Parts: sequence; structure tokens; C-alpha cells
Amino acid sequence: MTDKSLILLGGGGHATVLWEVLSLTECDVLGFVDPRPREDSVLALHARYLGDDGTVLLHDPQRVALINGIGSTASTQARRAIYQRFTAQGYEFAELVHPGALVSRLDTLFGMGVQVLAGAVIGPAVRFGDNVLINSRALVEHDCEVGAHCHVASGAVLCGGVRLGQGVHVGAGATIIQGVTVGDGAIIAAGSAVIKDVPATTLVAGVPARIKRTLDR
Ligand SMILES: CC(=O)SCCNC(=O)CCNC(=O)[C@H](O)C(C)(C)COP(=O)(O)OP(=O)(O)OC[C@H]1O[C@@H](n2cnc3c(N)ncnc32)[C@H](O)[C@@H]1OP(=O)(O)O
Repeated sequence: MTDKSLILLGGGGHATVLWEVLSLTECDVLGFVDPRPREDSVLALHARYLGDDGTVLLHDPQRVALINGIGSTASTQARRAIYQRFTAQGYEFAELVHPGALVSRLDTLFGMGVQVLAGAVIGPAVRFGDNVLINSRALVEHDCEVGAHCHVASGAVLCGGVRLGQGVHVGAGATIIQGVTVGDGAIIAAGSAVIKDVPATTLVAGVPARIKRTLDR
């Protein structure tokens, strides 16, 4: 974890989860930014509202680091966009690991700003790119490679040696069997069982998962 003070980007559901994780750490959290904060959002947890996203730029990137509070339910584009916007301005994103996650540090590599939430299990020799989100109770087995900006949603399972390209969304409760490769920008529907490689920018769904359509990106 960084020594810098932290600013949370976003105030919605994912930010609320992160706010709780932050409350379990010793970090100095300045507050959150959001263009349109809602009363039933992280505000309800008495988080300090700093202003819209542009407020971040009032803070020296040498002194503050950011937490990506944008979630995703399918496309990971919004999480990627805000990450790229602020890294281009010289800001760093802090790693955030819930104390109730089990993370092997045996040859496991984290990119910048990786988030691992409650109950997630990460096996040895796993490689995470930047801005990866491993959501609650997900399982990432040994030797997996998870590209930048991927979201492995709640309860999803990556068996050993799975390779995800960049910006892949693995839906809640989906399982990808060992050795499968998933191309950049693919979306795996919730609850699917993926038993063979998935081409880039396709949506796959079902048990076993089949291609439903090509995504427009
Ligand atoms: C903490 C958190 O909450 S993290 C967020 C976790 N949430 C998720 O991971 C949600 C993942 N989202 C899904 O699974 C959605 O159903 C999506 C993204 C796949 C739907 O995508 P859309 O583009 O809206 O697809 P649409 O609903 O039109 O369905 C396309 C086809 O896939 C099928 N399909 C969609 N979802 C599923 C699914 N989960 N399982 C099986 N088939 C599915 C549809 O029946 C349809 O099939 P058809 O073309 O044969 O009729």
C-alpha cells in the first residue's frame, strides 16, 4: 500500500465497497470525487465529498494516489477510461486488497491499482496487469495471467493457467476451465462455463459457453 493520501474516484456501488475496505486500513483517505454524487451512495457512509473528477487535479500527484471506484457489469471501458485519464496526468493508482482475501505472494505479480475484494483467493504464480479488479469471492488459480483492466466479477472461477487479454469482463459466477485463453475485450456472461478459447471482442454465454455476438469496439 502507498504512503500517499488517497482519493476515491466515484461514489456508486463499487466505491461503497471500496470505502469499507479503506476503513479497515491505516490509509489517509481525503474523500471521494463524483460528477453527480447520490445521497444513497458512498455519501451515506459519511464519506467526504471533494467535488467532481476535475477536483483531483488540485492535488499534487506526488502527494496523492487514486483508487478506481468505477465498477462494471459488462463493458470495462469506463474503468479503463478513468484510469488512463489520470495516469496520463501523472497520478498513481493504489493497490487495494481486502484483509479477508487470500493472496499467494509466491511468484505473484500485481500491476498498478489492482483491487482484490473480500473472500477472493489468488493462487501462486498469478500475473495481474494494471487496474485489474478481482471481485468478492472470485477464485484465480495458479499460473493465470489477467490482462490490464479486466474485471473478474463476484464468485467467478479461473482455473489454472487461464489467460485473459486486456479489458475482459468475466461475469459473476462464471467458470473458465484450465488453460483457456480469452481475447481482449471479451465479455463472459454470468454463470457461463467456458471450455474453449474465446476470440477478442465477443460475448459468450451459457453452459457450455457459445459465442452470442461480436462486440462493437
Ligand atoms: C459486485 C457486482 O455486482 S459485479 C457485477 C457482476 N455482474 C455481472 O457479471 C453481470 C454480467 N452480465 C451478464 O451476464 C449479462 O446477461 C450480459 C452482459 C451477458 C448481457 O449482455 P447483453 O448484450 O444485454 O445480451 P442479451 O441480454 O441481449 O443476451 C444475448 C444472448 O445471451 C444470452 N445470455 C445473456 N446472459 C446470459 C447468461 N448469464 N447466461 C446464459 N445466457 C445468457 C441471452 O439469452 C441471449 O441469448 P440469445 O441471443 O440466444 O437469445
